[in-house]
Amino acid sequence: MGRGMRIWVTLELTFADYRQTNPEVTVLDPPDAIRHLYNRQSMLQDVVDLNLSDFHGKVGVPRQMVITKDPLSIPDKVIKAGLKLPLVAKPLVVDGSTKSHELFLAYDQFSLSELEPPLVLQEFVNHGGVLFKIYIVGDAIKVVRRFSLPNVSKCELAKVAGVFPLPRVSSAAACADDADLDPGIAELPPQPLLERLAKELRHRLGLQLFNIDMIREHGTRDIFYVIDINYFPGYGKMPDYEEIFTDFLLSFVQSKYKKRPVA
Ligand SMILES: Nc1ncnc2c1ncn2[C@@H]1O[C@H](COP(=O)(O)OP(=O)(O)OP(=O)(O)O)[C@@H](O)[C@H]1O
Ligand SMILES: [Mg+2]
Repeated sequence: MGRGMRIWVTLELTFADYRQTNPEVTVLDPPDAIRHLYNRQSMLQDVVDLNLSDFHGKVGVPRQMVITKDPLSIPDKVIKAGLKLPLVAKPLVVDGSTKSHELFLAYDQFSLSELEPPLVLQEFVNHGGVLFKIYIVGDAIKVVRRFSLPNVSKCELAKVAGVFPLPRVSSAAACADDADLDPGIAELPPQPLLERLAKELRHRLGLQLFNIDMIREHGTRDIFYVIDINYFPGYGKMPDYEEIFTDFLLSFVQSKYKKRPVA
């Protein structure tokens, strides 16, 4: 057993012990469910399984493949899988390190051999440079617009070759809510679709506190892609978070109190 594994087991036991000795403590989100989001393939699988294709729009995930080893084999694998360029290369595991957020945009499949697996290769979806961050806190949903990456034109794709590091747009980008944007790009996703997506994902992921990064395919009104799901994101950027969080915690206390047997 490796060192990392030993530490993990110790933490798990400590957590299990803690739960046993402190049954009165409420666990909002279990560690196993949180861990499911640390892998960029498993994090999006629930969106695929959900198959939300005709409910005030369509929600999917960009076509992607996982490369676990052998960088020299990437060009061949990409061609065989029929993935369309450009591709975003993302480290498979998101562990909070800076490296796990170092993304690359590849304009041709051959240059991908320069990258280090394990990776997810995901089709880049043009979305007009705006991303929707959907914050979920139990039943509550808040969506905000953020600036994202600009479209890649066919002409640019034909002219450029190579892999280029992506800037960390989401942490740097300002909120795009007040910007003078094309209404077709800026229009928020329909509320019923967001509610359905949030409810289903809460249920399937077994989590209450997370956010979903979603983009609208450029030139469409209702084709959306989930590109990222983060556990316990920076809620400071969510409007009205103080009230929403207080209500969420209070509702927990109340439901616990109601469930308590009468002495
Ligand atoms: N498939 C895609 N098509 C278009 N743009 C994408 C795609 N995947 C990622 N992006 C862009 O790259 C950014 C970062 O991607 P992602 O959220 O998956 O990685 P991350 O490591 O979680 O980065 P961050 O922590 O900055 O959110 C997105 O906010 C979006 O602007
Ligand atoms: Mg992200």
